[in-house]
Amino acid sequence: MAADAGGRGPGIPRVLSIAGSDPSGGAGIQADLKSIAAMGGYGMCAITALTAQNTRGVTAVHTPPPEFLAAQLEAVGSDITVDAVKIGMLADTEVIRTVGEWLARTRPGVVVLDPVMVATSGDRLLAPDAEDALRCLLAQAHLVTPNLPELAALLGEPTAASWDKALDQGRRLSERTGAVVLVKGGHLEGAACPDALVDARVAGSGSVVELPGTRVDTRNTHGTGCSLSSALATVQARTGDWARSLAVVKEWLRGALEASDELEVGHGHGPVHHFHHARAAVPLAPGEFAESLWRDAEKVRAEIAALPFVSELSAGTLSPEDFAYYLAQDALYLNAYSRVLARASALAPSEAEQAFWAEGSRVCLEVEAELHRTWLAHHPAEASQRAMGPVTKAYTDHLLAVSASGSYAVLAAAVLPCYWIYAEVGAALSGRHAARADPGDHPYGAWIGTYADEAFAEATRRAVAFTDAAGRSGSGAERAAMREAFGASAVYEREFFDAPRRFA
Ligand SMILES: Nc1ncnc2c1ncn2[C@@H]1O[C@H](COP(=O)(O)OP(=O)(O)O)[C@@H](O)[C@H]1O
Ligand SMILES: Cc1ncc(COP(=O)(O)OP(=O)(O)O)c(N)n1
Repeated sequence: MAADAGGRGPGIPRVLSIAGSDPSGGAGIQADLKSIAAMGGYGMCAITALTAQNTRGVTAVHTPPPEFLAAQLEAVGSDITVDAVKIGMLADTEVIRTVGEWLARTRPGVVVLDPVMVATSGDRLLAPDAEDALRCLLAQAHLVTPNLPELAALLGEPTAASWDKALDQGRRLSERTGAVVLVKGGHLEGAACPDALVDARVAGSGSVVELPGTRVDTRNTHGTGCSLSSALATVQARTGDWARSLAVVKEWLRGALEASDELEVGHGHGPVHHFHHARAAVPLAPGEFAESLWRDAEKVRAEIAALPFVSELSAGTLSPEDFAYYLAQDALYLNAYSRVLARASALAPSEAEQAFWAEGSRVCLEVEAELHRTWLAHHPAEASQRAMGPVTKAYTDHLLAVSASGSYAVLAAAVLPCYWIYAEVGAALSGRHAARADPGDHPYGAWIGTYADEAFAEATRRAVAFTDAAGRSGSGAERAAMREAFGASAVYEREFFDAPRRFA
């Protein structure tokens, strides 16, 4: 291939992906088209193979006749100027031969070859007898982007166990092929996730340009190699400088990995969020974010409504021991919750929010004291038993951990279920109680009456509104963290109501 892959300047690069299809949209041509668009290019694709796969793995591969691939390449190439090509899954020898012939004829200015062999799931995407043909094709690329197992397989060696050994393998592959090799750190162990461009044609230390990176803690890495290589082809068509292109793309990919939780796609290794950097086309309406949190917790809320604790409390058949356990744990919980609300007040971005959470914190202590003065005074044994039960401990540890993380928005989401779910349970209980023919006889009637407190209902509405506003103005990554914190607290609410049955 030509020694250097030049850039065409500020126009919109027309980038052709020659790759396989992933119907789940995370890898293959689907990832390539998103990445090319995310980098400001115009994406096209010639499909080498169709896979049936999702975030858990590949279940089938169909490779159309090579003549059909040749027809796709001819259709694109005969009409459209191709500024850059990204090559991904090639399936078998015939496909490789077809692509090789087309490259030799058209000689595109930028060719990035991602030598896809085996998916992360362990499924083969290249026939074992096609590896030699793939080795030969590498010489027709400007940049080759193997992951560590692919790099080793291309050299016929074991996978490098250290970064230095990987760089050495990259240098030897570059020597053999004449292409620049991007050595990728995605498969390394540990917190570091570097990448390095290795060009054996350059003498001395300039032959390795390393970009350090830290590992994003996520399992959503499906299609990172596809996304990286197609994004690099796109940016390179504009800059003509691999090191500059890699710096831009690595930063973007990091953001895509960080925001990947927002997508909630699949149950295995999910895709990255290719458009994390683009602002939402339709901004969230007031209330919309909070409603989505509420909807996400629908199953847990239904489970709470169906708990024996709730129905027995409502019917008055709850054992006094279970009730006393609940009250004692509630008192302990409220004390910790008060501190967490005080932290929300300290982090709050406005005086209104600061005052709101501070007042919530004060009220918690007041309710805790009231519990001891009234209900727990009738259960001195429970009241004197000050140890936190396992659920109370886990719930308050979760809240304290979120409060230590320093994000006001995430903390607001974490404390919200205690308002919102409690208010929902209270409304159901007090509604049922008020409808009874003999509400006066109920052993827990006075307690249930406290649920109907209008001041608490109003505080809940304000807590919902503040959390919603924090979510709407936050980043995508922040909203994902808020969802996680809200969901975890909702589960702890369920466990808290169920704890008397398990631990009293
Ligand atoms: N958890 C992660 N955090 C940050 N970057 C990552 C992570 N996983 C992969 N990458 C980056 O994604 C790109 C693809 O890397 P890699 O996973 O090694 O390739 P492949 O997807 O082909 O197996 C590289 O730039 C690598 O540094
Ligand atoms: C159709 C298709 N092409 C390539 C891959 C491999 O994707 P890659 O980005 O190398 O990484 P994983 O998805 O395997 O993590 C694929 N799965 N499907």
